[in-house]
Amino acid sequence: MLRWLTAGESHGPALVAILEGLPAGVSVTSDDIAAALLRRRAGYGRGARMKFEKDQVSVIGGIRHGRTQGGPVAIEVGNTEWPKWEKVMSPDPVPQEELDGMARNAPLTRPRPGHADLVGMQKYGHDESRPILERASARETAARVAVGEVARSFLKQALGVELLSHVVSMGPVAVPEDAPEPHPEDLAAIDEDPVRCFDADTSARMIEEIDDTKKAGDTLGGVVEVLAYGLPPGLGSHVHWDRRLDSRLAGALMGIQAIKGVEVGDGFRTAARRGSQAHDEIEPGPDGVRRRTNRAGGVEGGMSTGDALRVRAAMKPIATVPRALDTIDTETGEPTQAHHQRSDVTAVPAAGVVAEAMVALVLAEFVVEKFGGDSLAETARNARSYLDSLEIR
Ligand SMILES: Cc1cc2nc3c(=O)[nH]c(=O)nc-3n(C[C@H](O)[C@H](O)[C@H](O)COP(=O)(O)O)c2cc1C
Ligand SMILES: C=C(O[C@@H]1CC(C(=O)O)=C[C@@H](OP(=O)(O)O)[C@H]1O)C(=O)O
Repeated sequence: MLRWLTAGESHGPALVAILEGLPAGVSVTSDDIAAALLRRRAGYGRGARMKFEKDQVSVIGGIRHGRTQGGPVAIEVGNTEWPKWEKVMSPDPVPQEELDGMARNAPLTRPRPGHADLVGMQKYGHDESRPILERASARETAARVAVGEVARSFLKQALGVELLSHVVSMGPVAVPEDAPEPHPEDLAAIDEDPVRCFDADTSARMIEEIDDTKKAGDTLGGVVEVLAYGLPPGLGSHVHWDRRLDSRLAGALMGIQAIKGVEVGDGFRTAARRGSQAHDEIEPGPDGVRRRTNRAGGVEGGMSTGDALRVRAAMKPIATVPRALDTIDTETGEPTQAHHQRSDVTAVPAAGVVAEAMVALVLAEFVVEKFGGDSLAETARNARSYLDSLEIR
């Protein structure tokens, strides 16, 4: 069983993640994890914080000399901004006179519509939103990307599975339906694009849309797509809802802050088609059985088909709108505007990198479940033996 957990606040000293259940022998280094974190910080439209803050990676358990040892992998991602927040976010009590008058510590009583502020205050009994936004913030996704990189290394080394993501729409600007699908070798080019879009013309229009939105004091959402190549048929199962691969992928993607919709394969577009145009007809191919198309996105009956896995996630626009939205002051009950200091205009490019990490973690979980193994060699051997013994190929 593979499991993982994160802890830490947006302006705390560090985030931490523990990944447990991965076999020994997976090659991964602090530099690999740092490189993955750099990809998450990039993206046209992100706010000021991305420029001055750094992610400081420390592997504090589970990896020795660049290889997993079989024990839990623990990774700390330090916030370089911590010295500025040491008093506001101190785990231990701080004398009131040291906090008085500190702008950073001013109570946040004007909850932002679309963020966790108001309902979090109601549920947890806080009279301001600081204790809520600190954990609701997507800063936490840095910890997910850190362990996602370990999962991704495992998938590549055990089975040759490779993942990528790209932005398919930014607000109203979308990649054309017939645009070519990217492959693993295109990932470097996607990462170099300012909005992580694979289509150069659409990328330019997305940048314009971000500029216009910023000028208008507004924010943007969009849609990202994750693709995974090289999966074997048979990860997941049809036998129970929570063993379905698509069910777990949808949950993992919806678990990313601000994701409001998930699509597997052609998803919502399939619902508008007739059956004859919706499914993937099966035929004999030169290397065995194959599907003529991949509208299903690589999942049938809750199991991977062996075709490319294709999932999309729709992100709502950033909730901290510069031209602030109407709210109430929870102290007075009077109408006012939501608090705003700084914010991303859009974080859709970063959300793609986070979605990749979530998909890698789910796939790794299913690989561990199906093939087991205490060492990478054992997992790979079990997978090979399963593939060699498939009766229908
Ligand atoms: C990578 C990433 C960066 C984000 N940056 C911001 C931001 O700068 N400001 C903001 O208000 N929300 C930001 N968000 C979205 C909030 O975290 C999100 O709106 C909040 O958690 C509420 O969404 P929910 O209703 O889905 O939980 C970001 C989300 C992601 C995934
Ligand atoms: C720090 C990160 O993202 C943050 C996510 C976030 C939010 O509300 O989700 C709000 C912003 O932080 P702040 O309110 O401090 O400006 C983003 O910068 C990060 O991704 O590393």
